[in-house]
Amino acid sequence: MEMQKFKKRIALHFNLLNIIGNFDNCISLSYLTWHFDYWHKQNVKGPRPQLFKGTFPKSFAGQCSLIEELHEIYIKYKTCERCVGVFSRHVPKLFILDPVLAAEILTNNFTKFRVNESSKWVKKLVNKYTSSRVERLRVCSPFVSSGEEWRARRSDLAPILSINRLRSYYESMLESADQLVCFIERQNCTYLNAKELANRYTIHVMSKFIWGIEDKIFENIHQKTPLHRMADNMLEQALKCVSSYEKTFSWRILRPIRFFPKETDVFFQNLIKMLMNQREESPEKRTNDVVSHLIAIKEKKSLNDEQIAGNTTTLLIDGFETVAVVVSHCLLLLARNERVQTKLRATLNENERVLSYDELMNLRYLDQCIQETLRLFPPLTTLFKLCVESITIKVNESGKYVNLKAGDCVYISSYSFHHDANYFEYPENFWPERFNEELGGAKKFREMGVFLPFGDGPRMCPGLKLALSEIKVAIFKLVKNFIITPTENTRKDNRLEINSFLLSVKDCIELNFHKIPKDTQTFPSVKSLRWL
Ligand code: HEM
Repeated sequence: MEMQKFKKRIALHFNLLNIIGNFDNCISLSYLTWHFDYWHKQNVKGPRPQLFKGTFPKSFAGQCSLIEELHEIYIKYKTCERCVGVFSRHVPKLFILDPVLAAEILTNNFTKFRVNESSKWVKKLVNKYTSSRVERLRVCSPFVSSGEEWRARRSDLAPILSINRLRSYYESMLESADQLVCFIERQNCTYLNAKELANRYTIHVMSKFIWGIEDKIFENIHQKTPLHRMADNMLEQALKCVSSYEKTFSWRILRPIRFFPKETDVFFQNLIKMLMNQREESPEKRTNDVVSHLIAIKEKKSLNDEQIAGNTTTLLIDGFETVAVVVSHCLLLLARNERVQTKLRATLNENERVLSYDELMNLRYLDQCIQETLRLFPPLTTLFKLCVESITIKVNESGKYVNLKAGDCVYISSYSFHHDANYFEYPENFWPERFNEELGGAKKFREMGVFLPFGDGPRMCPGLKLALSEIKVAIFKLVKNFIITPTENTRKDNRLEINSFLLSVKDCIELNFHKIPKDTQTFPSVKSLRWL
């Protein structure tokens, strides 16, 4: 009897699942039929969408990354169209191909595109569903906020990321890079994973910068500190959340995924509570870190503890992986390119004395190498902007227009502009000299709207100077101390990782670091290397 009851229950359960499944498919199918002629009806060209796969069948099937497929569309249409209609599964998006139009969206028409698409899905996780799913810390990031909230969060960050503050942290960054150098020397390995090394360095820098904590990240290569683990967990979860957003409509409603795991929210809130108590009890422990600054402005800006913790996680999540990705790609490109590495080392050794912050920031060839890395591998490849007020956009030169309505989403792919041979000769080559001051430098490409590693307009990355400072300090120290070469496993091409939150070359970046002994450092002078 009991068994029969059990079987009935199971059957009912499966029927329900089937109904939900069919319901899900019906909703998805109706969605497809509603939307597939969305752009066509408005005179906008674009690739034909496929059921469930939208206009990205190859990345749907795991054959390549979304950005590679988006770039194929860019190359196919860019000569005739200023924008094309694409479909992320069933959702229509307008893909901008003309840099002038992209610049208008990011700057002149910013008020009409002032919201990032990501704010839409973070809101979904905050509102209606069960209170246990409510995310508290992620909503404090300007990246996902809008309106007055966005303005307030950005203005909290501005003094934290000011140039004077960065100057005062220069010594501390140099010290982190020195520890990285010692860490590499201590490893008796023939090769090391550059990405893993860069992650340790950026977490070390950021933990001092944000919380005033000297993290023991360089003690053991086989172990992660709690901060390191939390940062990794946040990124892993963020990737899951982003991919879940692309899933079917009802799946998203039934199983919304948090952007940050709950345990990391709890960890960082407890950390802030502990530091605040410590500093209240012994004011002499107040240092120049971000937490001290936030405590100082707490009353004036009416910040609650959650917003303070939120600001600190924003800095960590936006600041550590992005910078680590650039440092590791720069090392990869230098390892593959002996000419550039030798020339860079020679320019770094022109000065015997210790360089000041401003001198290091103004080293031209170092800057060119980093700009060229950001061009080839911009960590955030695509900007996703939501249209919030209707606007008419010229589609092509034959006089066709499209009316965008509030809620329409546009894609701007900095990756595609960066890899377009019309703007960057031999775009797949690593050639830092293209950013020579005499040729107009990075400014020329930024003004053309084709160089956007940090975005553009009022939402442009506020961490730009911090990022460049961290990257320059790390590359400076590593290139001065090591000759960096590829191993037999190092990728020779720039094939991209499919499932990565930020743009990354496929597989790990395995490199050899050969220590340059201090007493035998006989570098050729830059003048003798003019042929380079
Ligand atoms: C090489 C490293 C970095 C790159 C390539 C980068 C790139 C970007 C890009 C492309 C955006 C979007 C801009 C837009 O929507 O127009 C952005 C936004 C942002 N970045 Fe960065 N970033 C980097 C490092 C940092 C660092 C170190 C921080 C802070 C510690 C930071 C904090 C932010 C914040 C808070 C936003 C949101 C700004 C807003 O929506 O108003 N980033 N970043």
